Amino acid sequence: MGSIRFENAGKIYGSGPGAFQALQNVTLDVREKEFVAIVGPSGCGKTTCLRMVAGFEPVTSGRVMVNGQDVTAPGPDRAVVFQQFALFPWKTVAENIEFGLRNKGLPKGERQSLVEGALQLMGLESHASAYPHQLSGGMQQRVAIARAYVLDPAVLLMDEPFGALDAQTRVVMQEELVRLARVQPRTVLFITHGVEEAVYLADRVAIMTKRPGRIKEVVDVRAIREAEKWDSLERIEDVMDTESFIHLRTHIWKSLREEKGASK
Ligand SMILES: Nc1ncnc2c1ncn2[C@@H]1O[C@H](COP(=O)(O)OP(=O)(O)OP(=O)(O)O)[C@@H](O)[C@H]1O
Repeated sequence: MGSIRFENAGKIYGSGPGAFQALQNVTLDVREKEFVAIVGPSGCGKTTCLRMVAGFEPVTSGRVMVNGQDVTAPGPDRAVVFQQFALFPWKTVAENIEFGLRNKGLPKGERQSLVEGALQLMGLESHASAYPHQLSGGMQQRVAIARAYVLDPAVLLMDEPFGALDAQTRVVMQEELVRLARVQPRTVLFITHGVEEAVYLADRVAIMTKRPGRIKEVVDVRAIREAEKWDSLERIEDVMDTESFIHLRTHIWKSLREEKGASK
């Protein structure tokens, strides 16, 4: 199980004369095992959307639901991967991945085999005993993703997870995440500034308006990805070279540019 529903969700920060409307009537459905990316102008409320699903921020109008239940607080059914890697510096890679499983109360044997599986899945086997400071940024983010995946949450919330990586590492991580998403599909809500990243990774891309944010348009990438057989292309640059990719990317760029123009 893993669905997310925004139903006319609104968010006002603060109250009285200083009140600030960040979101207005956000409506969006993320279906079970679907990967949805949200793009939008800076400050339109993307992170606020994710934080509401995570249970870090309450909605001030409308509803946000996970598996049909209103979100009222953070919970083990939702795992969050942030831009900053947020690993425990005093724990090894394996211990970092194991941490959430301990909280879940799983017995040691089961924890170990899950951690081994996660290390293998993310190509981290030879770094199991390393500490975060001994790893590159890309490796650290791999650990953060492995840690979230191993918990098998109903939904995975990712806020610019590759935003702090250099361009080359970012590409490698995008390819890895696509591979992972195909091998072990999960319900993912992914926030990004990168239009190309969104088109490459997501089944659907939700475009937001400028502040106060609403969903302006939802673009179905999956139908085109499947029709055009992007998954048969190994490298991101080959996918990005296809006419169908360029067409979608340009469409989303134009839509975002309209929003930027509207704020002048
Ligand atoms: N805790 C808060 N209190 C008051 N205002 C806030 C708070 N958090 C966010 N905001 C404001 O709400 C708006 C939306 O913020 P949010 O971070 O959700 O946007 P975003 O689309 O993710 O931004 P960016 O693209 O720049 O990362 C911004 O104008 C921000 O300043």
